Amino acid sequence: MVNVLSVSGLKVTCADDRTLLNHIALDVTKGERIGLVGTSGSGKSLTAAALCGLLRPPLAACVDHLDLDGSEMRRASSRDWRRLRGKKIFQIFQSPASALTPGRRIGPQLKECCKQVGAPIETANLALERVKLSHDVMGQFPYQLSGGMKQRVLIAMALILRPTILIADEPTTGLDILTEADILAALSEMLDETGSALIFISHDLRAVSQVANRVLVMEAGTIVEDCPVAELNQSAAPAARQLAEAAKALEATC
Ligand SMILES: Nc1ncnc2c1ncn2[C@@H]1O[C@H](COP(=O)(O)OP(=O)(O)OP(=O)(O)O)[C@@H](O)[C@H]1O
Repeated sequence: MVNVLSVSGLKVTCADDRTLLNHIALDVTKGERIGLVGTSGSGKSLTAAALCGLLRPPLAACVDHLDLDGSEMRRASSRDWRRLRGKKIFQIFQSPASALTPGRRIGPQLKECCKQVGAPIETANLALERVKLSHDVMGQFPYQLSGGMKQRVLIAMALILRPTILIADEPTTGLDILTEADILAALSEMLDETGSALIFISHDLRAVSQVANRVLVMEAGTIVEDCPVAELNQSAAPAARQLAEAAKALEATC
């Protein structure tokens, strides 16, 4: 199996020398779908930001090895990262508003993605159709769209960019259960079409098991478990078992 992401010895520190992430090691194979779970503050979003080269001072990252689809990124500059972001690694954020430029209509933002990967401009319309959005959305500003619609626009961007790895950081948080199901279905279809690997960050094990078969559990800035979703309840790591038990208890009350 070809690794599209291989990272070891990732450490993130803060200006006051606090270690926020430590000993992060992770391999992702082509097209693999992984869930990244853990309690609030365990380091999921920081891990995602580090893997996308998006950490900014006062945070600093160092890493023993970071290979992104054949590019060694250990000493990569911001420029190197800008060149690869979108094409090789693309992130869908919890708050889609922060990923879209507020003062720019959706059309130009989608067309920019087309330009970035040399795709014909019509690809933007096709991508909108694939995520069940009308072409009218092209003329609208992000503030005119609902949260679910903005997430669909980001999935449309991923359809255009066809990244090697997609990181989805709690993409359904704050959405109602029907919209959540729609977004997860659109995400799965996008992955089927593009063959992108997925790192899906969520608190919701039910959603994780819908889109991923392998799960990583984080606790206090490190990965404490890496196993198939179905085996989480037998984990030697208490944090992993607690998550599985909490999810089961929640299911029983529904
Ligand atoms: N810019 C920052 N400066 C200092 N500390 C930070 C910064 N960003 C995050 N942290 C700290 O790093 C730790 C991990 O944060 P992170 O956002 O990765 O958690 P998370 O697991 O994604 O949480 P949640 O599930 O609530 O989104 C937390 O203790 C957080 O306070």
